[in-house]
Amino acid sequence: MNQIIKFTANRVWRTYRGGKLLDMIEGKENPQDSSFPEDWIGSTVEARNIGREHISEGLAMVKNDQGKYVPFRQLLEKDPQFFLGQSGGTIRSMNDIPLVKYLDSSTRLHFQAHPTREFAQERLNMPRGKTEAYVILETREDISTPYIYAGFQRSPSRAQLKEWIETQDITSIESCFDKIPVKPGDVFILPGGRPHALGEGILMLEIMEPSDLAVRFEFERCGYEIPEQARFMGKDIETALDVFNFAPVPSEKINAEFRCYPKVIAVDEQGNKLEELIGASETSCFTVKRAQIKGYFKRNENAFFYGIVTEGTGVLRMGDKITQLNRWDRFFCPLGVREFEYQTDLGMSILECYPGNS
Ligand SMILES: O=P(O)(O)OC[C@H]1O[C@@H](O)[C@@H](O)[C@@H](O)[C@@H]1O
Repeated sequence: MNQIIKFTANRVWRTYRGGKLLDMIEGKENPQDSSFPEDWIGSTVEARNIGREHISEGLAMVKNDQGKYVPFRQLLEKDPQFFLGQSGGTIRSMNDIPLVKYLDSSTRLHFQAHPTREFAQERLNMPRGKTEAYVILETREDISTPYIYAGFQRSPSRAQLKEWIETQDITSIESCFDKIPVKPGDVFILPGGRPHALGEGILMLEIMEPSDLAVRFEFERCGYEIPEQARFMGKDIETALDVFNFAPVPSEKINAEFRCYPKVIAVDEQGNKLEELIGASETSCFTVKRAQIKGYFKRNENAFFYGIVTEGTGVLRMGDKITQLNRWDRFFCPLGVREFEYQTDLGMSILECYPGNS
């Protein structure tokens, strides 16, 4: 298999509700919110859902050359040199593949914080933490001011937070945050350690380090109680508190800390544009670009990426091989492809998610 790999939906159970828009994208007859608010795109990561260990969730399945469904990661493992390529003289591993998701919330998510890579390696014996980024795609019409919470604007002391978590004083926890309004097109980076909660009514593309590690410090949302084992990654509360970055991010510093501003990499005379949304100055964990195509756009890339069509339709050409691309389609472009072209009649916008530089 030496071509572009397209993915089908890969819905994953979560502790919060949403997913109606994902049902619509999949063309389901009766779209509705459920406990499957996320679609893990070409995922090589298994979800950690306490109480559902008997179900394998998260890993994306693709058809191999014999027409049999196999985990996508199994396909990659067959020829990592072609699919993933090298970084610093060594072949990239599964740990270098970002986890990319559609996330569609109908309720505010519970408060959580993810470990940094250092914390994951030093304290959890895991290769990756969960620095994550959000590209806002749509917000629901019935939500007047969609928002996220990110970082403490008014940091509690460690002892104070511990007490609020133990007593589940959510009013006090919430009072540490300001609502950060979001709209389609906004991009945010949320480094490991930063407490956060995503608001209701947001469809986003989420890009993160390949792990499913979370400290969930709000135990009940909309009638669902998070089991004890799932709250602090199976550790005690002191370990969970060690995950937090308590440094305050006052409201006037929110943009500098979390918001990412697109940088134009290339524009041509047809009006095609390539931008970097998230790059090395924001994180070393992954890179995100946006290709806005007006006609015929020749591309040359030296790394693998996940492509997500967020607007319009068109095709991706590799020599004489043509892949049709419709809105919301998602695909994987192996490093071995290197040269390809996008083509569209009416315009097309593609988010490209690459590995980072570490
Ligand atoms: O339902 P749980 O597993 O707590 O996760 C809820 C979701 O929270 C968000 O903030 C992101 O971190 C997602 O990647 C994650 O899947």
